[in-house]
Formats: sequence, C-alpha cells, structure tokens
Amino acid sequence: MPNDKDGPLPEGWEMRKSRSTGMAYFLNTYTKKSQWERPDAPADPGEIRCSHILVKHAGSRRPSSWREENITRSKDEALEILKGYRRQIVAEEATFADIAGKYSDCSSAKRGGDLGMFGRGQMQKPFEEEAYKLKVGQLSKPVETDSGVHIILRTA
Ligand SMILES: O=C(N[C@H](Cc1nc2ccccc2[nH]1)C(=O)O)c1cc2ccccc2s1
Repeated sequence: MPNDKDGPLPEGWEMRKSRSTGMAYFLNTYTKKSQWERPDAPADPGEIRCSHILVKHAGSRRPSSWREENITRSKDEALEILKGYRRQIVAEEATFADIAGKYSDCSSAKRGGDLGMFGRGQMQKPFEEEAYKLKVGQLSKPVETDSGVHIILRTA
C-alpha cells in the first residue's frame, strides 16, 4: 500500500520530534529502532468495525425482518428508500444510529446498526469489499447483497 501520509501508523510505531533538529522521526516502541522515514501504513487493517442500514426487498434471501413479516417492495423501491435515508444522514437531519434503529431490516438495528468487529471472509463479499474500502468515519454508497441493499458506516 503506498505510503499514506495521513493514514494511521502501524501498530507499535510512534512519531517523535528530534530534540536537535526538530525533525519528525519514527520510533518502533517494540524494537526501540528509530528511522526518519514514515513506516508503511498497514497493508490490510485485519479486522474492521462497521454499522449498516439494510433495506430488504421481495428478492432478498430472507424477505422478512423484525419490522415487517413479509417484505414485498421491489429492489428499485428499496434503493430509493435507502437513498432517502442516506440524504437525511448526510444532511445531519438524523443520526446513522437513529435511522438504523428505526428502519434497518437487519437484527443489528437493535444496536444502531452496529455489526461489531469482523475480518475478511465473514460478511457477504460485496459488503466486505465496500466496507474495506472505507476510511474510519466514511459512509458508503448503496451496496447490493443477497440480503438486500445497504449503506455502510465504518466506525473502526
Ligand atoms: O446477517 C445478519 N442479519 C441478516 C441481514 C444481513 N445481511 C447482511 C449482509 C452483510 C452484512 C450484514 C448483514 N445483515 C438478517 O437479519 O436477516 C446479521 C445480524 C447481525 C447482528 C449483530 C452483529 C452481526 C450481524 S450479521
């Protein structure tokens, strides 16, 4: 991964300032080695944490949820509904957790949409791919999986 100048330092590294030159250098607190070059950002963050809002539709793998016993909306309708939620969140008219808690068709709605930490290979591929592209705090575009359509917020 290219040296991401403002990305997180890899585990165990700290940025220090040289007493003599005031130049920033990098100290590996495990090995006590120091170097002028910023250590490469971690290639893959391992596990990440996300929240999501899911709107299911008639073609969903399980077209039922805590909200609605038999979900009959079309995929296009689900996408329009989800885009409406995304607009409300971006406009700060509502928080992600509030919308997820009221409207998400996933049982994680009870946790404000929080899925907890997960690694690669745990979630459906389209969801994982989009989630791992996000920086912490970033909101995804709508993502389709067999469960329905989602927007994802990366939280850690
Ligand atoms: O698969 C789940 N719920 C399904 C819907 C669903 N499908 C998903 C696909 C990818 C990521 C999250 C997803 N949630 C359901 O309720 O029909 C999960 C619920 C929860 C709740 C807490 C933590 C993880 C999970 S994963």
